[in-house]
Amino acid sequence: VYRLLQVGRRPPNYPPGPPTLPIIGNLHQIPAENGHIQFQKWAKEYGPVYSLILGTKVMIVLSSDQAVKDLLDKKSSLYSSRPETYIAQVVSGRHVVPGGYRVLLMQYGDRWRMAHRIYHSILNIRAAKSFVPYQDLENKQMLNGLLDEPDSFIDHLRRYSFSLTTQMTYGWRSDRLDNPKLKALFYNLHEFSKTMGTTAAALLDLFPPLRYLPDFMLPARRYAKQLHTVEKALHKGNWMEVKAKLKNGTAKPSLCVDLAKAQDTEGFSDEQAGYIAGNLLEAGSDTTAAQLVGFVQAMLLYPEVQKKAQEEIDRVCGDRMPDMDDEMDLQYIRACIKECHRWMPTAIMGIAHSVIKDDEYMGYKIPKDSTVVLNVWAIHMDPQRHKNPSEFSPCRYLSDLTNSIESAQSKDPSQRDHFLFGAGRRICQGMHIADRSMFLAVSRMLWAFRFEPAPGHPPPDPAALIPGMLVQPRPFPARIVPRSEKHAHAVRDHWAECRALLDEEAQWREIPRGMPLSTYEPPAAAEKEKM
Ligand code: HEM
Repeated sequence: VYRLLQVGRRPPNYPPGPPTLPIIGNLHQIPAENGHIQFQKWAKEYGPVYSLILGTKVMIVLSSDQAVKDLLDKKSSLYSSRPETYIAQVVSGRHVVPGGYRVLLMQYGDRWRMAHRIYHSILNIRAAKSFVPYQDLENKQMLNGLLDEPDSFIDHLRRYSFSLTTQMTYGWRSDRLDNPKLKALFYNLHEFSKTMGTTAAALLDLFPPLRYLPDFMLPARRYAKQLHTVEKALHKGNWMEVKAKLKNGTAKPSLCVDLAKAQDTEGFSDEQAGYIAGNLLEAGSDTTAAQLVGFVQAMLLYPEVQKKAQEEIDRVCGDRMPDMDDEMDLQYIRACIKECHRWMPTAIMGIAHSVIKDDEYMGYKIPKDSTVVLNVWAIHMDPQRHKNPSEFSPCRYLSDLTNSIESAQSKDPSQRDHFLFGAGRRICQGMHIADRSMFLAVSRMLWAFRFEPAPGHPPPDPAALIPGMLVQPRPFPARIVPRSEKHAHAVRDHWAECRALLDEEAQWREIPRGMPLSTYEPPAAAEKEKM
């Protein structure tokens, strides 16, 4: 009974936090939606490092740039695991693979390192640069879509990032958003996120004895198992299809080329290979699209920013559509992108890390296996870091010439632009790709179109978000019109030129020159032995 009564209590040497109740600790204070607002309030009250006691588990929340640097970056060998999530990892394949198949939620260890190395082969800076022709073509289809169906702008932004990622992952374009394979995959993913977010899932994480209950008493677990079966089949199916094409020599360059090499040398199942590929698709597509929806919202709410941005583009590019070579001459556009990432971050509370050993910080104990949250929103909205933080003001970044990775590596954390991409060893590997996709989209959309609030509708509310681990603005109407007939013609002409490069199935007739066929290096023999 004594031990049970200790559950939910905060030991005195832990970081401070809101008062707890026996057994549940702070569980009753975690809001079901818009958690970032409450987490920001607690940061103001309890400081840069605070703790929440959630039943049997501890959550440490880092709400200052310095704390993120000191722990997630400098002690990354301790802080790069992920918390155990029963529904996402244990139910989804832990009986086969420790920690489950999902790379994004995988615990730190050899299997994660292997996936990380395979991703690196396609996401490193050299490989990333060679994907610009893919980004260019998808971008031009997106601009043409905005011309034809401006009301469906969110769909066009999503297709843009999906199609880029399906090419990088599997080698095929996705020229339509209603591609049934993609629809099934994303339906399943959203259902899974929902199931992960249920109270039943939280209780199973926090009170492990409940896991002994039979399935009929745990409908959330039963449903998660069904979803996992469907998902595994989808991921494996997509992988097997490319694997067969690799064998008969018809596959296009993609992550799967390296994945097949890695499978030969490192020996893992087709299920795991399917997840490594499928997880890249999930990591790379919705995220970029969410940031672009945030950008459109900012343009409706801050017309003076839009005007300034267009003046810069007109000055530098005139009648010609911007391209990647213009990047360093369009500093205001670069600043707009950084400001979008700060002002409307889709990973609004990061993706939780976990610490693998007891540690100490600022005189407090950080216990082993704590969930460690990067409180992105509180840091982005800290008036000490950013004056008038709720205002969208690209001027804050006018003298910041870094790209995302350079900024993330700043020695002085107060100089880091934002924390959208996370920190430490789990930091986003797709930053080089995301930077380019964002630059092409933002500069060209502003070059070609005017963005205005839809007549008869109130301006969108930036606080209205679609909830989840990754948030984005709730859909809002917008009026998107070409800036002139000349701009509209140019958009059509560019897309017509691109279409000539595609076959009747809207796939590339010939792969653009310089695509990375394979850069994967098998691990050194000693390292392999450990695996
Ligand atoms: C603006 C767009 C993007 C955002 C906001 C974003 C955000 C994130 C975040 C927050 C993380 C986890 C960081 C952490 O744990 O501290 C992450 C990891 C990752 N992202 Fe991105 N990402 C974006 C684009 C991309 C793209 C385009 C790709 C690839 C095509 C990609 C691939 C990955 C991968 C492979 C990981 C590592 C997963 C792991 O080690 O657990 N991301 N991203």
